[in-house]
Amino acid sequence: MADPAPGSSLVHVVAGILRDPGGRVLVAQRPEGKQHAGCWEFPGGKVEPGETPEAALTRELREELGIRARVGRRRIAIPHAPIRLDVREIESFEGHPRSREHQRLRWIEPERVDRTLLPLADRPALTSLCLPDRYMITPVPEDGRESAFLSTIESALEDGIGLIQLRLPAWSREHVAALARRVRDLCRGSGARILLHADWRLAAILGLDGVHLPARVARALAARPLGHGSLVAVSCHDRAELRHAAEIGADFATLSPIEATRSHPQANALGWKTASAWLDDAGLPVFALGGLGAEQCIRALDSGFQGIAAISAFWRPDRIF
Ligand SMILES: Nc1nc2c([nH]c(=O)n2[C@H]2C[C@H](O)[C@@H](COP(=O)(O)OP(=O)(O)OP(=O)(O)O)O2)c(=O)[nH]1
Ligand SMILES: [Mg+2]
Repeated sequence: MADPAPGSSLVHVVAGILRDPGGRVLVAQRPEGKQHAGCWEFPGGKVEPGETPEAALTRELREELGIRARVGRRRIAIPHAPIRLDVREIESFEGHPRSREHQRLRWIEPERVDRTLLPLADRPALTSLCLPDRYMITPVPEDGRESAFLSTIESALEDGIGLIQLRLPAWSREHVAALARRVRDLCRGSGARILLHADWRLAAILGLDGVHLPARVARALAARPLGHGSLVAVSCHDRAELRHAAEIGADFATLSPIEATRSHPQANALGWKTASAWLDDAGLPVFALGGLGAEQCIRALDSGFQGIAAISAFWRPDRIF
């Protein structure tokens, strides 16, 4: 049986991400007398009956900021009763945003926003703004090939990869720790973030940026195992796993396999349509994973994903300069 339309009983609220040329985003402080007064939010408001979300957001941005905005793709949708927050990229706008409803406005780098000043519904949207659209997962190096492995990591960092999962599932803890330290030092040098597969305790001991939990590990947890100073990601394969990832407060998820993949030939591909429908009520940023090439990133973004996660699309050991 088909799932009911996600969020159908929730009030549909649209909010816009406006950016300045320096990559800062616009946040507004909700004025006295309104719900969540004092909280910082992304400008927007409720969709009126009969209005499309795009028309509603264009109207709200005209009323609240006096600008003419072109509404772009959805970045993330977050069901958070009684609302469903539908966060859209603003492709461009005319006019200079100014406060028309007594709200304070501020342009700020997403990384500098204090998440505790945002309403709960906005926090996954902030996380999404702080994550890149490419997530590289490492293959397991063959014995004695660690230096070639580290050079490939360096090439990926030069290519602008900013988020990496070190995945060494069958290795001993000591062996993982030794390689993880070296990968960590490379990542630190270029400002990229490194997550360790499964072992969050070791990730914390080594000062890595967080952990990526396999589905079976996440299933056994009732809350995220690391604080908000670290990233917690979860591998998901269906709607129930996505829901659980959001419930334990994970920062983001991967959803796989989107397409048929050689590495997991036994798994049935979800397909873009099904996967993208699940994002309507996922409530956290989700990377598309499984059988994807780097050129499918645009399709992933247009389908509501954070971007794509992959091994082979980003791992280029034989790169010739
Ligand atoms: N605009 C906006 N509203 C948000 C965000 N996060 C969040 O929880 N909300 C909540 C606050 C409100 O309960 C609801 C949207 O209300 P709103 O006051 O902006 O609606 P509106 O512009 O249509 O104004 P109003 O006429 O109802 O006062 O969604 C956000 O980032 N932007
Ligand atoms: Mg509003």
